[in-house]
Amino acid sequence: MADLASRISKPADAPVEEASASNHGTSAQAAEGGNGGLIETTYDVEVKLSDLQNDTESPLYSVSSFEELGLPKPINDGLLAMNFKKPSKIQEKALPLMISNPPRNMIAQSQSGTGKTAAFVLTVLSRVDFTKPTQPQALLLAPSRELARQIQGVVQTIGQFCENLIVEAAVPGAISRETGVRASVVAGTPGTVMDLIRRRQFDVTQLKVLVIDEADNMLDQQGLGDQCLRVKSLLPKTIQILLFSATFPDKVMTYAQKFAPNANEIKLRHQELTVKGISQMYMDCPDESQKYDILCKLYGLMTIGSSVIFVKTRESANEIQRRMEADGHKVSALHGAHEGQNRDTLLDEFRTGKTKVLITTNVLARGIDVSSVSMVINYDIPMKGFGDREPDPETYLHRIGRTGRFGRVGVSISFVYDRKSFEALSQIAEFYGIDLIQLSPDNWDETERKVQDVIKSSRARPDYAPNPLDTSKA
Ligand SMILES: Nc1ncnc2c1ncn2[C@@H]1O[C@H](COP(=O)(O)OP(=O)(O)OP(=O)(O)O)[C@@H](O)[C@H]1O
Repeated sequence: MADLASRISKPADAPVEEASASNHGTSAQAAEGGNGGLIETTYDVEVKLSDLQNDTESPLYSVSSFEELGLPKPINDGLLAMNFKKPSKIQEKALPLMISNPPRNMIAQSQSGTGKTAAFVLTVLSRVDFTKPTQPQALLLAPSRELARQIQGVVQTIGQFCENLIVEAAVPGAISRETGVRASVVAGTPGTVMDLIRRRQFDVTQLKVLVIDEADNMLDQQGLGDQCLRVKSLLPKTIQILLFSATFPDKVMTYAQKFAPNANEIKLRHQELTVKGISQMYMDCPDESQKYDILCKLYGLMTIGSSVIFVKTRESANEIQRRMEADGHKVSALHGAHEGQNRDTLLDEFRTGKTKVLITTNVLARGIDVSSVSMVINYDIPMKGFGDREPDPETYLHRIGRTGRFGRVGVSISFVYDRKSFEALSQIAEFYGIDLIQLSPDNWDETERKVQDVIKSSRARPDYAPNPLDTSKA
């Protein structure tokens, strides 16, 4: 099996730092020996967000300040209140192009957790006429209820000093049937937005900006592509279209260019896509039946902040929840079978740190921003195609991107147990040019050390560059 996977055949004792080569020495070791005695000291080297933002290699790097970008004062005040000191690379590069006139379309790619949301939210706010607070002027589409609500929250927070700003979420159950949409900014899912337009509860005639977040997923013909196309066909022809994602596979890019004609483009090569702060590991499980015990052992051994466990199906999410609870672990499961309000409560509890372990499916793989997440588990390797024949590198990247947000560090652990899962993970590693660190279920001391080395670091803690959108006390 090893020859199949040069990328994931690292010796078991490879140091953790190798996976996060430019972790800037978050943890360093000094060893001294004498008469066979080995004294080992571990110390933390503090890496601040400002250091990362001055590192030309970092996606958080920028030369300018938000003030220099020429945004209206109330918007700048919102950024100040959020403690956003400097823009990230994508914010610095994309914003001037998006806010200039005449408006031009944009296709923008940047690594997970690098501030794409603020980039498009700032553009939206700069285009809204606040004298017409109930007239819809900007529509932001996202693939899940949770992401649409999160975007609604970001618009509200950044726009807190914009007088008369009204933002609504167009997700099932949120818009009153009597009044319809009465907001200048609407963040929603394509199905609900389509229903509202059809029922004439959403006046789209004055919309100026259409944002599609997670655009590769949203435009994919296998997914939400048809719905987005239908929504777009009902909007003003002159609307400015902004497409954002961390991933844009070639075939979707071609389609995106048709969807957003003459767009400015900011693209990355797939080797540039991984986030350096995420230490990517894999657990070599002897067989499928032992995956569950290994999962419990991981949680039994370590103190982990918040973590997300990704599984393939709703049924396995429920099953793992049931078993973990029976074994004394406090966990929750969130997936598409739950009713909307219940999903909102479950995610809110996770955000505030009331629950620390969230078992979920791909429904939460994209966009969800909870800064206290220090570990992501791929209990099942993400697969795509008929009969799950091929690995799904995009979903892998989005899933692990739930940790390591905006300069923080985190760990991802992918479970492999047979030839198929092993090969799939090797192909994903090959695609991104990453070296995965092997964890062995036969050496728990070492597993614990490798994982804890990362998640005990200051950059994994929730108080590292606190995120004002999080109310987590974790
Ligand atoms: N300029 C900034 N300074 C400090 N923090 C920032 C800045 N811009 C964004 N952030 C914070 O960074 C975190 C990640 O941002 P965001 O959710 O927009 O990432 P993203 O690029 O959309 O990621 P994903 O690809 O996973 O959707 C958020 O908590 C946000 O508040």
